[in-house]
Amino acid sequence: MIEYRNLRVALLGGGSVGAQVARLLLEQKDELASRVGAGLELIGIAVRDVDAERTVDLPRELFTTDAESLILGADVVIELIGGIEPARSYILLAINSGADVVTANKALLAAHGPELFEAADKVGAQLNYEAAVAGAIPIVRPLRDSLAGDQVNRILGIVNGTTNFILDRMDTEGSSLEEALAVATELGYAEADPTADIGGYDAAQKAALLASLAFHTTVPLESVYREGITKVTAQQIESARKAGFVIKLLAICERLVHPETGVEGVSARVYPAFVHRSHPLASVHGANNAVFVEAEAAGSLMFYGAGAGGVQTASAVLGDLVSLARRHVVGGPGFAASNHADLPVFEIGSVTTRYAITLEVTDEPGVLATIASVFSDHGVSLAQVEQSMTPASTGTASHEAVPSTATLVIGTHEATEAALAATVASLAANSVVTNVASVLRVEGA
Ligand SMILES: NC(=O)C1=CN([C@@H]2O[C@H](COP(=O)(O)OP(=O)(O)OC[C@H]3O[C@@H](n4cnc5c(N)ncnc54)[C@H](O)[C@@H]3O)[C@@H](O)[C@H]2O)C=CC1
Ligand SMILES: N[C@@H](CC=O)C(=O)O
Ligand code: NA
Repeated sequence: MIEYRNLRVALLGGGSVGAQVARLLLEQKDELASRVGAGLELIGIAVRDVDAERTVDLPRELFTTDAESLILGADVVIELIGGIEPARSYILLAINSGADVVTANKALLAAHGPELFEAADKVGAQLNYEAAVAGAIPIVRPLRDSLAGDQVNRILGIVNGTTNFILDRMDTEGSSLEEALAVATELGYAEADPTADIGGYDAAQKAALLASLAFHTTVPLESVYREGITKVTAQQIESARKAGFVIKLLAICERLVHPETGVEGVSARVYPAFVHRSHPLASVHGANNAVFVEAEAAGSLMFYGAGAGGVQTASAVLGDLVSLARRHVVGGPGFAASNHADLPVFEIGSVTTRYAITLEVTDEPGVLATIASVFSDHGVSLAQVEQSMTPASTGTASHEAVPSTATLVIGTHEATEAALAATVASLAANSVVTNVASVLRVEGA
């Protein structure tokens, strides 16, 4: 087997996202090396202040204020500084010195994407940016790769975690915008200047990136219509609630035919809007995001998950890193199938889940206690019991009375399939049980 040399990874920024990327790179070193086919060696973390207090404990010797030297010694540069400069110059330096780049910087890409992509194309460098839109949710690469053969007609989504967190708190807890923003900032969701979030600028940057990717055209940031949430009042939220709606900051990108000229084009816009409580977007709480994509052949697709947060966003950054590192190592895409973990695959008997069991039982005193003891004998605990009567039948040709039966629907707590199977066998053999009508697993909670 060919041994590839370690790839030198330079990290620019050690804040909410950067610190988590560094931690995971160090903690998951061996696993990541197996996925890439070469080690990923974190050679340094460029920050503004090496002595700043950090939420993650990282080796102090990794920190430097000399970003340029770090970049020049790297095979891959991860930019997690944010903002336009010096991030733009650092990325250009990385590309022009032969490194591949991962960034989460939507502000930069929305303003200078064409320049950076062109610079990368020119030298054959890779520039990945999954974390720049909707945090941990895979949406950039699905649009860029998976949907590359389809025609996307519309994107509708919540793409800013901070404002969703704020609107949700205003709706569910009656918080003020300021109080909720302070919490979002504390949790690492907000941008360094949170005006970017509450003013809708961050969502507009993401809309520009999504529309450009989806429609294969350059959608300049200036052409994205933008309204933030600063004018959303508690009273508007209250009236929305009374009418059966919630207010969400939406990003909408769509193909349109101009109503006057008939010319085909696209639109990208961001504004707070009423969303009916029955719509799936109304159930997107906290800093989560959700993006609906409507494509010609695929139909409607939904992407949902954490839109902000250091560790969640770090997942998208590492995904980009592994993907480009693999290409860097072997000059091709990742593994079509990956089997280095070589894990045992367990039989269903070892699986733990919850169950709903419907029993028909004789309707006589003490039945419930008998049934409950069968469960407890097998270590399966009951969460819920519902009972309904089955009307007594008026019997046989000889007019004998047939005892009435009761139907019990029993919900269990978590139990292994093996314990459940043994319980069901005992129930079936018990004289008070006339029929085990059904056994279904309870999932999804
Ligand atoms: N926090 C989040 O939930 C998400 C953030 N992002 C993006 O990720 C990037 C990083 O965000 P955060 O980690 O939240 O930011 P942050 O403000 O927590 O961290 C920024 C880091 O960059 C360093 N830095 C700033 N200017 C520097 C300079 N001139 N030279 C060297 N280092 C410098 C700081 O020392 C700090 O370590 C931004 O582009 C942001 O938009 C993307 C998705 C989610
Ligand atoms: N501030 C952003 C971070 C992720 O992009 C947000 O709240 O969505
Ligand atoms: Na993403």
